[in-house]
Amino acid sequence: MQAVQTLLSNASPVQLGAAATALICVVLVYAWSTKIHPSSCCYPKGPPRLPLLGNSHNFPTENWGVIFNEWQKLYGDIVYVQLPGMPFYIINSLEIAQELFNKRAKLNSERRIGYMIMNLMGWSWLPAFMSPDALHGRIRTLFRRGIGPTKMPSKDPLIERKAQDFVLDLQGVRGNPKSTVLNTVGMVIIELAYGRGIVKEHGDEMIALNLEAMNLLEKAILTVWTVDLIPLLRFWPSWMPGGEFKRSGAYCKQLVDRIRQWPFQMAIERHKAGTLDHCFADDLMNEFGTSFEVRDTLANIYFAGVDTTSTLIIRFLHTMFIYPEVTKKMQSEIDSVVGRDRSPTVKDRNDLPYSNAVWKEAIRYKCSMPLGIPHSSNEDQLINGYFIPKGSIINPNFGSMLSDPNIWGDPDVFRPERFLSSDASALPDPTTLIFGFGPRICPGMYFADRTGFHLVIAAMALFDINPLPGESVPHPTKVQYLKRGMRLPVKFDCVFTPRDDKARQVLSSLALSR
Ligand code: HEM
Repeated sequence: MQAVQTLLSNASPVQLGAAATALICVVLVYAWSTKIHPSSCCYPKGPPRLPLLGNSHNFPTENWGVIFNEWQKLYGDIVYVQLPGMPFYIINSLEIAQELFNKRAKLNSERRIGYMIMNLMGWSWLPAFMSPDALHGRIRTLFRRGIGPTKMPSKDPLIERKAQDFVLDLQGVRGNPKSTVLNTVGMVIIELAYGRGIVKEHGDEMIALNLEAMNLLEKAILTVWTVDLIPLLRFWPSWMPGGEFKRSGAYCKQLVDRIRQWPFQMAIERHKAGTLDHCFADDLMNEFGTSFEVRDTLANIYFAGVDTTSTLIIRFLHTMFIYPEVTKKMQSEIDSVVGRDRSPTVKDRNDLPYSNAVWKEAIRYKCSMPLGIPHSSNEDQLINGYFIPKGSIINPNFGSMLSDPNIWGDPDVFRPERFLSSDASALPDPTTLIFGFGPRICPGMYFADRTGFHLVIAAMALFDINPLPGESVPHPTKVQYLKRGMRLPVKFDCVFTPRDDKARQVLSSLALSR
C-alpha cells in the first residue's frame, strides 16, 4: 500500500491520467468478458449466410457427418449455422462438448422437437425427445433399473443364447449381412423387454410394426414441416386441401399407440397369470406396477436400440472384412482364451485385450454414427468468447472428435494397437463417447456395448468374412459409405465361411442343440 502511495505522489498528471485510463480499460474488459452481450458480434464462424434466409440454401440434406467435418476444417471447433428461427451450433471439439454438456448440463440439456413429430405423430413420450423434467428423470431411473451397469450381467444368458442363433443364421448369408444383424438385434431387444413367450408368438409382427413407425419418424425428422413454422396451421382441418400433414400425422399416431399398448397389455396379462418370463417388463412391473412410465420405457427400447446397435455391429463386421489380417490376430487371441471346443461367453471379454481394442478402434474409425441427438440451450451463454443464445440447437459432432489429429495423431489409420499402448489411458474411450453427454447420456449404452461386443466375438470365433466368389476385398480407401445419419457401407457383399473343421463341428453341435 505504501509503495502505491509513493508511486502516486511521485507521478505526473499525465502519468496519473494514463494509469486511470488503463484501469478503466481493465475493468471494462473484465465486465465485458463476464457479462453476456446478446447483441455482440461474437458468433462463431460458419458457412456463408444469405440475408433473411441464413443458411437455408447451403445446409446439407444428407451426408451431414462428412460435411460438418469439412466445415470444421474451414471454420473451427464451433461452427455457427443460421436456420429459420433456429441458431444451430456444431461442436467439433471434445473439450468444448464436455464443458457445454457435462459442466453446464443445467443450461444445455433441453431438446427442441417440432409440433408435427411431438403432437401430430404422437412421439412426445420418447425420452430422447422430452424436456429434462421429473417425468424424464423417472423414465431414466426405470432404464437404470432394467439395463443399468449392475443389471446387465443378468441379461448374459439371453445375449449368449441369441449369439448362438446369430452364428447359425450367418452361415446362410450370401451378400449383405444387414438384415441378419437387424433381425438378431431386434429379437434380442424385444425378448429383453417382453420375454421369450411374447417374442415367439408375436416377434415378427412387432418388428414389422416398429420398423414402419421408425421409417415414418426418420422421414419426418428430415422434413421441414410448415406447421412447425406457422403455428396457426395446427387448427387446419385434416379434410381440407393441404391437410395431408394432419392425415399422415394421425396415421403414424395410431401405429405408435399400438406399439405402446399392445405388447404391454400382453405382458400385463401374463404377469397377472404368472406366465411372464423373466424380462425387463417383469422386473419393472414387480417394482413399479403397471404405470404409463413402465409402458413407455419398454416401448422405447426397440426404437432407440435396434438401428443404433445393429449399425455398430455391421460396421465392425465390415471392418473385419476389409482388414482380414486384424481378423486373424483377433481369432488367435480368442483361440488362446476360449479354446476351440466351446463358444465364447460374455465373461471372456475381460481376457481379450486385443479384441477389445479392435472393437474400440472399429467404433472410432470413420465413425458410423457421427452425430448424436442435438441438445438445446435454455439460457444465453458464452463459450470461448462466442455467444450462444437461449433456444439454440447444439449438435455434438462425434465424427470430428473421433478423428481429431490432436488427440489421435493418425486418425485415418485403422490401428487397434493405439488402445494398447502405454499412454492409451489418455485417449477418450469411443465406447463411451458415442453415447453422448451429461444427464442425457444414452441409458442403453451398457446393453449396446455388451451385446454388440459379444455378438461380434461369437461370429469372429467361427468365421472368416470372405468376398463372394469372383469378387475381391475392397481396398479400405475405396469403401463408400451411405450418406445417411448411420454411415453403413454402400456395398458389403460377403460370405461367412466357417474357419475350419473345428468351427464346422461347433456349428453342427449348436444346430443340434436348438
Ligand atoms: C450403439 C448403440 C447406441 C448408440 C450409439 C446410442 C447413442 C445415443 C446418443 C448419442 C444419445 C443422445 C445422448 C445425448 O443427448 O447426449 C442417445 C440417447 C438415448 N438412447 Fe441410445 N444409443 C445406442 C443404443 C441404445 C439402446 C440399446 C437403447 C435402449 C435400450 C438406447 C436408448 C436411448 C434413450 C432412451 C436415449 C434418450 C436419452 C435422453 O434423452 O435422456 N440407446 N443414444
